[in-house]
Amino acid sequence: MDAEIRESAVGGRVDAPPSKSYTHRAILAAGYADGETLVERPLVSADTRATMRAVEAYGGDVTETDDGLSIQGFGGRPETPADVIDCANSGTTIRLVTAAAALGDGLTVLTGDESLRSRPHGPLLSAIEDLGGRAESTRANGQAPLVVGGPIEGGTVAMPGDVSSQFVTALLLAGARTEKGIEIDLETELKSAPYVEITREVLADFGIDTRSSDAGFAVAGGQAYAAADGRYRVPGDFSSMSYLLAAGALAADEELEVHGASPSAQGDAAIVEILDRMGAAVEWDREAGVITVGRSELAGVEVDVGDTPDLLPTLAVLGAAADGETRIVNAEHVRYKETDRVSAMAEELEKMGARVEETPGSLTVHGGDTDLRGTRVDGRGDHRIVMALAVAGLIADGETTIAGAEHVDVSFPDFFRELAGLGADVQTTE
Ligand SMILES: O=C(O)C1=C[C@@H](OP(=O)(O)O)[C@@H](O)[C@H](O)C1
Ligand SMILES: C=C(OP(=O)(O)O)C(=O)O
Repeated sequence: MDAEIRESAVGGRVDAPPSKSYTHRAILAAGYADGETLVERPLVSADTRATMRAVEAYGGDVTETDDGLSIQGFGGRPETPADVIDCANSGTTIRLVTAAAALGDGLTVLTGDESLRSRPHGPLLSAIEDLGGRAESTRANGQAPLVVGGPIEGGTVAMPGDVSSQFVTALLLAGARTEKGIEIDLETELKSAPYVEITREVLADFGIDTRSSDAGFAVAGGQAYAAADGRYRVPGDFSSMSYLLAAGALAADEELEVHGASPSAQGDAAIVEILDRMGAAVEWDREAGVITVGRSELAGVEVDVGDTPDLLPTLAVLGAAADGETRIVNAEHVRYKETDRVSAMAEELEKMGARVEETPGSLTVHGGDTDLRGTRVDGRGDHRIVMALAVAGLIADGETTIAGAEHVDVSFPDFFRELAGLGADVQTTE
C-alpha cells in the first residue's frame, strides 16, 4: 500500500492510541495468571496480536470483547505449543515469549518475518542456557528461528544491557514463575531503560515484586500473577503520540490537542520536553492527560536517545524542519530495530532534499537551509519510518509517496485515518 501526502495543515483533537508496550506486557501477564483477566483499552494491532497468539499457543485464551481483551491465563506454566509460534514483526513478542518457553517442559519453536529473523537475541539465549534451559538459534547466529525449552529453576545471570532492554523484561516476567527467581547482573550500561520500568510497573499491578540494584534487576520466584479485581487498563502510547505532536509543531494552523496523555513510565514522554527545547508552543496538562501544540519556528538541538530509541525517526523529521543542526546521539541500538533506523532516516530524508550525516552512533540533520520536497520514499517495512515520513510529507513541496504504508498496522493501525481527520491531505492506495 502507498500513502500519498500533500503539503497541508492540521489541527483539532485526537485521542492517542493505547500503548503497545503496556498492552504486550498486560496480555502476557494475564497469560501467566490463573483464571480470567480483562485488559481494558488494549492496543489491538499486528504486534499485539502476535502476543495474543503466543498466549493461546501456551494454553491460554484471548477473546476480543467490547470492554477489552478477556484473557484466560495458562496459569504460570506454558503448555508445549502444538505448532510454531509466529511472532510476525514483533521484537517484544519474540523476546518475552522466548523466556516464557523456558518455563515449559517441552520445546517451543519461535519465528517471525524477515525483519524479525534478522534481529539479535543471542544474549537472551545465553542467559536461558546459563539458567539450565535450552535455547538455540537454528542458524547458530543468535537470530530466529529459535528452539527453546526448560523448565528453568531460576538463578543469577550476567547479560549485556546495550543490545535490548527486552531481554531484561523477558526474564523478569518469566522469573516470577520460576522456583528460585532470577537475578540479572548487567555487564554493560542498560539502553532503553524506561522500558524496564514499564515492565516493573505492569508487574506491580499484577502483584509481582521486582527489585533494582546497582548491578541490575531481580525478581523472586514462586509469585502468582493477579491483577486487582481481575482488570488492567492500558495507558496512551507516547511513541505514537510523537508523530501527532510533531505534525502539530510543524503544520498546525490551529492548535492540535492530543488526549490520553496521562503520565506513566514511558520514556518517550520526553517528546514533550524535546519539542519545548526546540522552541515549540507545547503544553502538557498532566492531570487532564492532554497535550496541546501549535505551529512554531523550531531550532535544532542535541538529543540523547539512549532511553528513547523509538523517537529517532520523529526527531530526524523535526530536525529537518528546524533551523540549524539537530544531533541525535547514543543511537547505536536504534540500528537493531525493524530496520536500521539510523541509516533508513538518513537515506529517506536525503531523497526529500535534507542534508543528513550518520556515524555508527549518531544522526545529524542540517535543517532550515533546504526545503523538503515531495518524492517517492520507502517506508522500509517499518511502521515508525512510515509514520515519520508521513509527517515530513505535510511540510514538503509537492507530493510525497510512501511505499509500504500498511506497516502502520504494527503499532498504530488508524494512523492515516487520524491524520486525515486532523485535516492532512493524505490518501492511501493499494
Ligand atoms: O520493551 C518494549 O516494549 C520496547 C523496548 C524497546 O526496545 P529495546 O529494548 O530493544 O531497545 C523499544 O525500542 C521497543 O519499541 C519496545
Ligand atoms: C522496535 C519496536 O518494537 P519491537 O522491538 O517490539 O519490534 C518498535 O515498536 O519501534
